[in-house]
Amino acid sequence: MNVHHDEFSAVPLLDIDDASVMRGERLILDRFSLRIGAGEHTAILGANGAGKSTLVRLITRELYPLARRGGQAAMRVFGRDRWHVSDLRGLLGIVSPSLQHDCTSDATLEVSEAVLSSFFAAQRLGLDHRVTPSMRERTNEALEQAGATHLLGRSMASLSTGEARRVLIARALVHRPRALLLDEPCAGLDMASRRRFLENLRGLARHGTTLLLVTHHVEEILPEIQQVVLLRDGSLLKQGSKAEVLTDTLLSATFGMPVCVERHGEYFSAAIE
Ligand SMILES: Nc1ncnc2c1ncn2[C@@H]1O[C@H](COP(=O)(O)OP(=O)(O)OP(=O)(O)O)[C@@H](O)[C@H]1O
Repeated sequence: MNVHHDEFSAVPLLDIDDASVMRGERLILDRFSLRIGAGEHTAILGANGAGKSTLVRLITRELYPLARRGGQAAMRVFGRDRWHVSDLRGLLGIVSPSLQHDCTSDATLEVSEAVLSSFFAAQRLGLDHRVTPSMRERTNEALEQAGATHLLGRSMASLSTGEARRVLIARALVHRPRALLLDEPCAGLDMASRRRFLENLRGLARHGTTLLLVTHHVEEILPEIQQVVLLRDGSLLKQGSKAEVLTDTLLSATFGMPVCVERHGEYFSAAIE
């Protein structure tokens, strides 16, 4: 199947309708609904154990919702309930801690190979993978977009957390996806690296890549992100604009402690009272 990106420009990025997801013996998402429209940069915020990773895995098709009575699809990504995972990756790039772990634990994996192998939905290049000049061009372009050109030639295992994260963003960007799903993208970054990284993401957002940012931290909600979703105990606590959602009351309910939210220019912060 060829995926033509224009076909997906107007359909909702995500439409989850009454989905329930089990992990092991436990029901983690219980009749969960969430709709994210086309082009809506969104932060998904929740405490440890709120169900963020479960939601990410539902979106990336590593987990499936329980079958519903009547058999109707409980979730659609870009308007479809069925996807070949490799086609979906072309529209929705993923950057996750597990991908970073896999790429950085391979001692001989070099930066350009980590990006190029994405064209073959592989983790490294194999003998049967034919790399074309246009793939190399796209790789260089994506590394530049992600601010990672200077890392070419290095092994993934030798990179700092922040450097490796940039290469993984490039790996997701080679497909020129409509959207990026970023699961805890700032984990392990110091505050200056975090700000530089976030500014880089802002550039991507301004150039038309929709960002779905999953995080514990209010500080990571970029100015371009206008919509926030709060998760608590596997349920959607609130979805709305930053003004509606980033309040002391709602964040206290999200984290189960009295939290005070402050605005700093275009960014926010939160602290326990
Ligand atoms: N394989 C599993 N079997 C049983 N329960 C699980 C499994 N994986 C996760 N859970 C439970 O599901 C709930 C949600 O976990 P999830 O990892 O989605 O939360 P999270 O919001 O991503 O948390 P964190 O911020 O700590 O990563 C937690 O209570 C967790 O213990």
